[in-house]
Parts: sequence; structure tokens; C-alpha cells
Amino acid sequence: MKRWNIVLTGFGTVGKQIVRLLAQRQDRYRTLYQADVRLVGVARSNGAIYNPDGLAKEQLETLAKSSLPELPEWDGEKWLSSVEADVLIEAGPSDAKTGGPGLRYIRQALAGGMHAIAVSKGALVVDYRGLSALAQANGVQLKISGATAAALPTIDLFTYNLAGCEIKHVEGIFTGTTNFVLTSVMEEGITSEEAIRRAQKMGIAEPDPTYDIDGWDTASKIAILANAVFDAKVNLSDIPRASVRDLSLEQIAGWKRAGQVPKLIGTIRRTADGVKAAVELVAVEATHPFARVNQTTKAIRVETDVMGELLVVGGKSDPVAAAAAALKDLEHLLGR
Ligand SMILES: NC(=O)C1=CN([C@@H]2O[C@H](COP(=O)(O)OP(=O)(O)OC[C@H]3O[C@@H](n4cnc5c(N)ncnc54)[C@H](OP(=O)(O)O)[C@@H]3O)[C@@H](O)[C@H]2O)C=CC1
Ligand SMILES: N[C@@H](CC=O)C(=O)O
Repeated sequence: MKRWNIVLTGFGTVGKQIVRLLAQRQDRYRTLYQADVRLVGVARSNGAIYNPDGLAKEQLETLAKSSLPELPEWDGEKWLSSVEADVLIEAGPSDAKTGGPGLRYIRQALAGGMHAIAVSKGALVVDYRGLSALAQANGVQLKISGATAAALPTIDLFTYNLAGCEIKHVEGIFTGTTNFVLTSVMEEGITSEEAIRRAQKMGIAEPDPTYDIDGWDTASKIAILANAVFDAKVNLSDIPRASVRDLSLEQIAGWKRAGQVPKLIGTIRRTADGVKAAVELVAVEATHPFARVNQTTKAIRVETDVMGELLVVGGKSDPVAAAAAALKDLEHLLGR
């Protein structure tokens, strides 16, 4: 039985679900992969716990309950360099400007020979290429399902199911929060502010919901996918974005009168000038397949050269589903 030590950075809404599912699935890992998977370390914003034999339930409960004391001298990178682990799962904040702590943790993990599973997006937005090269140079893997629409298959669809195909065009509903807002204002008649509050309660909106509402979340996901799948060099700042904030009653009434349904759609297309990505607010006709993708559900449509067109609908945004997507990546590592 091979031992797999896991460390987790970020113990918030998704991190807690990762911990719960990891514990629940221990027997599955033993039976299917002959893997003794142990969570040995968990870090929050200003403190962490570590036990090389595996963290006890009580230690995790204490960490979850504690409002950690202010420890300005606590250094997450120093802590990470002191732990022994095979896999880092990064579920801290998504900082798409600098990469935030996630970028430093993932770099450090890969350079030190750990596989990394990213749930946060910032590191990948800022330096997917660098991280991918670092992983390759160190003989480890960088897995990114959680950061690329999580339960909706995107990166795995491209790399496994469509392996060998030329991807010509991608479009999708990649952000559950914005789809929930649009569905709510159209069908329930509530304001976008109220819909955002509900998305926050469900744990799917980003800590600063502006990141979702103004299209940054979708832009981040398509930037990562464009760079990972199309080997492009797309910067977040190059991607034109649309927002679902301040939708007027006239706009909503107009869509309803025309029988159209508004959707925030991310696209990646090959052009003569290279790969282009965009986030647009599109009023699709009622017959369009995206018109029936509602609430927190997401969808992706892909055009390929030889496998035709594919449409995947589902993989709603949800913290448990996001945790499950990260652990799908873990199973791919265990099963190598
Ligand atoms: N929510 C969702 O449905 C999904 C979220 N994601 C991504 O997953 C990530 C986590 O989301 P979510 O759990 O909702 O966010 P939360 O805000 O609930 O949790 C963030 C966690 O990160 C911790 N953290 C902050 N700074 C550091 C640091 N320097 N070192 C270690 N830990 C740190 C926080 O610590 P503390 O507890 O001390 O505050 C907290 O535990 C985000 O990047 C998000 O974009 C991806 C897919 C779906
Ligand atoms: N904020 C995102 C969740 C993670 O990617 C969403 O609403 O889909």
C-alpha cells in the first residue's frame, strides 16, 4: 500500500468540503488504488496544523472553530517547506492580479517535487505556463479541474475525451453565480443584489462577488483554458469582459418580450491573429441549448475537427462539487 500525504492550503467553504470528502473516501482509495491517503497539513490565512501521521478529526475541528490569533510573523511558505507531502491542494483565495499566496504555494510545492491540485484560479491566471514547465521539470503534475469550472468537465474533456482533436471553438457558461443572477432576475423578478446575496449564502460567490459579477471569474477560467489547451499566451487584461450588474428593468422586459434569454458566455476561438478569448452578455434565442441552462448549472460547447460538436451541461457551481472536482484530480494522480 503506497502512502500519499496531502497538504491543503485554504480551509474555507471549499477546503472544509475537501477535508470531509477525503475522510469519507479513505476506504475507496485503499480498495481502488492501494493508496493510504492521509491529510497531514492544513493552512489558513494566519496559521496551520501539521501531523506527519495524519491529522486527527479533533485537530481539524479545533482549527475550523478557532478564530486564529493574529500571528503577523506566521509564514505560510516557511510552513509549507517544513511539511512532508506528496500532493498540495490549493484552495485559498483567487488573486488574479498577483497570483496571491496560491502562486507562491504552488510554485514551492512543484519545485519541491509535490504534485499540485489547484482549486484557486489566481496562480494559473498569472503564470500557467511557468507552473506547467516547473511541474514538468520536476516530474510532477499540475491538475486544474477545480479552477476551470470544477464539476463541469472542461480541462479533462479537452485532455482526455478530445485528445488528438483540434479544438476550433469553445463557448460556455462557466460561472454559476452569474448564471444564477441572470436566471433569478428573469424568472423570479428579484433584483441582482438579492440574487448575489443568495449566491453568497450558497457559498459559490467569490469573497468579493464583483469578481463574478463583472466577468472576471469567467475571464479567469477561459484565460487558463486558452493557455492550457490552445497553448496560447492570453493575459486576463486582454479579454474583453461583460458584467451582469445593474441590469435595468427595461432590459429585462425587452429580453422577455423578444423571447430571449441572457447568458454570460465565455468564448475561446482560433483566429488568423491567434487565439482570442472574450466574455460577453448574450441574449440567446429560446431554442439555443444554453437557454435552458439555468440557476447554478453551467455548460460548455466545443467544436472540433474530427469529433464534431460536443455539448456538456451540468456541473453546477457548489462547494461540495468543487471539492469533488479537486478529488477527481487526486484520483487521476493515484491511478497513474
Ligand atoms: N466556492 C466555490 O464554489 C468555488 C471556489 N473556487 C475557488 O476556491 C478557492 C476557495 O474558495 P472558498 O473556499 O469559497 O473561499 P473561502 O473564502 O471560504 O476560503 C478561503 C480560505 O483561504 C484561506 N487563506 C487566505 N489566505 C491564506 C494564506 N495566505 N495561506 C493559507 N490560507 C489562506 C482562508 O483562511 P481563513 O480561514 O483564515 O480566513 C480561508 O480558509 C477560491 O480561490 C475560489 O475562487 C473554485 C471553485 C468553486
Ligand atoms: N464563483 C464561481 C465558483 C468557482 O469557480 C462560480 O460562481 O461559479
